[in-house]
Amino acid sequence: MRVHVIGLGGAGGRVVDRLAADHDGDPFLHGISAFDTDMEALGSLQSIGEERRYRFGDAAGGDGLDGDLHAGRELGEVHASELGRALDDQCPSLAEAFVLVLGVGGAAGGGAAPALAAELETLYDAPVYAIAVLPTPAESDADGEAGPGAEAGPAGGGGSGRGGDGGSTPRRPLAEKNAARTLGALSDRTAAVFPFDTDAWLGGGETIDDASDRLNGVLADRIAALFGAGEGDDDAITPQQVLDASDVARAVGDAGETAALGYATQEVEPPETESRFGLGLFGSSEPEKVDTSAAVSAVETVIRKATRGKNTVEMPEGRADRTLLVVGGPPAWLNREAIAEGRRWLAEETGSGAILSGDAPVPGGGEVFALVVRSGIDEPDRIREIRTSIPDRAE
Ligand SMILES: Nc1nc2c(ncn2[C@@H]2O[C@H](COP(=O)(O)OP(=O)(O)OP(=O)(O)O)[C@@H](O)[C@H]2O)c(=O)[nH]1
Repeated sequence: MRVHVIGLGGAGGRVVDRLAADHDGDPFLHGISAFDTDMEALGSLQSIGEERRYRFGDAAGGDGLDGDLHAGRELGEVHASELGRALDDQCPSLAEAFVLVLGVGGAAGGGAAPALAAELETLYDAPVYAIAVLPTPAESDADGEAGPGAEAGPAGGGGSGRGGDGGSTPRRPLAEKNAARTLGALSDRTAAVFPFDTDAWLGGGETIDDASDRLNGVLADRIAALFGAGEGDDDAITPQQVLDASDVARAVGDAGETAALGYATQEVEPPETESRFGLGLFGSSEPEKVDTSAAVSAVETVIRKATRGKNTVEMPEGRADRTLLVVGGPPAWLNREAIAEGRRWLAEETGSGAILSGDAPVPGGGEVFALVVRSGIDEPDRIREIRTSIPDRAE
């Protein structure tokens, strides 16, 4: 499907910058933009062209908002239609969905995203999804696991929003509360929210600053796997089960539910000559170029790892109302029986009444991958922890 991806604030800008570095020119990436109040943060992006970066909110004087979500919300309301217009030169009406990416512990991204989501929903008939990067508990920890490089300001300093010397985690005392408020607002105003549990992805002792390249790479890979699934480069290879925007919309839902993304890859030998019929997909009589048991094993392994391995957010029991499975890779490796079997296994594993699936042939690719999207999941522990950080959301 064709999406317009918008990075808001420091974290959002850096994640979409990584997406541009890895996927610019891919057909699914119909549009890409980075919006921030912070000139320096926008200026440090490397892969998004100048014309796709937009600084808003003159009232912030070109700086970050130091975690002041109240100010962020005000700027978001005032500038929502201006931000909507800043997409116009990339033909937003042709996008089949909008994807907002932001760090919900901050103020610039968290303030603007709900208002922009509402604006886009009014202007276009396409769903708006949010990728919500969660803060780590250490960022707002009063005891300050932040370390010596942390800044004392309310949000760990504007700028890039990250630590200074020493690569320490910045102190953002309001990060949890900001996250609770912004997650609530996004759930009200978007079709679905995909939280990314930063803390769960950090190694022991690692800070966001140390790990941001890797974290942003993980996010970019998953965004590309989900939205790129139905948009191959080579139209000579047609997937057996084409995945389109309405399949994703059906699987993910439209009521602001929480959704999780699991993803796994396995390197495989590309078949010597790529057959356009693929081994399992069409039951071709072409000579087999891939050992069937190796193909079955690769498909089974990636589906299990994408399901039971580390997801963007851990969910209790792994159950979901709806599940979407995408299996991709060189066509000869996409064994049809193994995919059908994986789908049955996944239905039992998640208890989902509805499992949608699609395949994503990648001619000449060097890996098989599986993406598992679960929506309508039980509330993840980390989300409950964040929600209960403000009394009015504690139930
Ligand atoms: N994955 C990832 N998370 C980040 C990165 N930088 C910051 N974060 C997280 O995102 C949160 C918000 O930071 P920013 O996006 O810089 O904040 P902002 O929206 O620009 O808002 P202000 O700095 O308050 O103006 C932080 O609390 C971190 O949890 C990054 O490069 N990658």
